[in-house]
Amino acid sequence: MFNFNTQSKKYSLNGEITVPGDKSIAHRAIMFGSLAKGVTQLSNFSFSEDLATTARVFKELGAKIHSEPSTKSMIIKGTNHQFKKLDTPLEIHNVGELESLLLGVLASVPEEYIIDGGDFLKKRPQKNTLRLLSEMGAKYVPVSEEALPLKITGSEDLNGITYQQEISSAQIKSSLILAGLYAKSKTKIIRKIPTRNHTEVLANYFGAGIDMNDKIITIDPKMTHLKGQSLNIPGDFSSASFYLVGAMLSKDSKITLRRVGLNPTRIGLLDVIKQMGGQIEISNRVDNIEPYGDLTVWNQSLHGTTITAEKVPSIIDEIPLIALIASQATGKTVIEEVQDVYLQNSERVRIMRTELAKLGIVMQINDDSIVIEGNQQVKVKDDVDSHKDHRIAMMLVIASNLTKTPFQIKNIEAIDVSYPNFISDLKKLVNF
Ligand SMILES: O=C(O)C1=C[C@@H](OP(=O)(O)O)[C@@H](O)[C@H](O)C1
Ligand SMILES: C=C(OP(=O)(O)O)C(=O)O
Repeated sequence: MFNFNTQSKKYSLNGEITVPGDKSIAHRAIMFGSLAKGVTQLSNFSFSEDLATTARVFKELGAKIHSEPSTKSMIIKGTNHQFKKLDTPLEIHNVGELESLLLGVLASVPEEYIIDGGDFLKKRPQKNTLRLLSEMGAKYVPVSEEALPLKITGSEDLNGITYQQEISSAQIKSSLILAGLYAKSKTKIIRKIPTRNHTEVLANYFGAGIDMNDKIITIDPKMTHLKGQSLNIPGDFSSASFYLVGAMLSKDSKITLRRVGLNPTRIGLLDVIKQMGGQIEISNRVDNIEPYGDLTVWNQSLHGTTITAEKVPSIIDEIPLIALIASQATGKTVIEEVQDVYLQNSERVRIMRTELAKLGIVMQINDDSIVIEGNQQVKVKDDVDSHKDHRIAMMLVIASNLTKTPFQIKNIEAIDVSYPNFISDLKKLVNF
């Protein structure tokens, strides 16, 4: 049980902060570093639970990984795509990103691996990813309904395939790319709506040949020559978003978030805030392999908006925060065509609705949209629960400043999954 605001007073957020390195980029950097030949050096690496799991899994597979949490760095000696045979299952806990991407990596390794994980993943079927990887030539045995635990046997003879995206999911796309890097022929992915492109960008940085034109991603395995690289990981936009929304909603606030990743496929929340009538200043922009810059944000009144399907993948992890901010704006906000979100993140959407309702905030889930009315008064009816979802836990901490009535948050430790220092960083900005 946790109560961030024990003072029964509202606070403002002021000052500046540097958020931890991006989780999504770091997962991929570990994987490419492990697949590559030679040494990879990662800096601004954030040591969260999810990333510790990915690092351990790739160590078990044979990469030599040395972590230095005090300097936020990691050194990886790659395997040159020669992974170890294992007698024990790879335990991936509830790391969804790891599951999909690991399946893609193992699809080209001609050994049998068992992957096991936690309760969330045991309930999240991977049928789309597994169907596509089987089409390429990998074999898998689902123990129950294509969810974990799974047995996968890869092949050195994978066929490239053409996949017309049915679901706008970065995880499914990334899994195919990782398998496609080591297939016999080209793999083509015909896009639906663009999703985060960290896999493509990093693959090419490490020495792959992925062509990304407007509509088609083409992976040419003949061009795959992955070599160790140095990478400074930009700040995690999704982690920064909690402070960004906190400052928007809290009177007399003004904060600057330094070195935040600004990959256009990730920052849909900035467009949503603009659509809602808000402003955010971007300064010190650096257009690196992955762009980054500083964000300055202050308390502003916003109005409701309609978020169309093309925007949804770029706000995927910020939907809990968008629900919160929309409930405090004037007028209605609609997030349209969210079927893909329901498919990949159904549990999270349901938990959001249940927990926000305990604070008196109504969120409507329809067949193909999420609707949040504005001007909702926060009235605490009960203590809330993150249900072990890190993004819900942090959203609920931000929500606690919308009321003077203290409430407890159960399962707050879920924040360790992505951002173990979230509370101590937030305290640096808080002014009572
Ligand atoms: O590829 C990734 O790293 C991720 C993709 C997203 O899921 P989708 O597969 O729904 O795009 C997102 O929700 C998740 O946090 C991380
Ligand atoms: C959904 C997320 O990740 P995963 O898919 O790894 O659970 C997330 O980080 O918000």
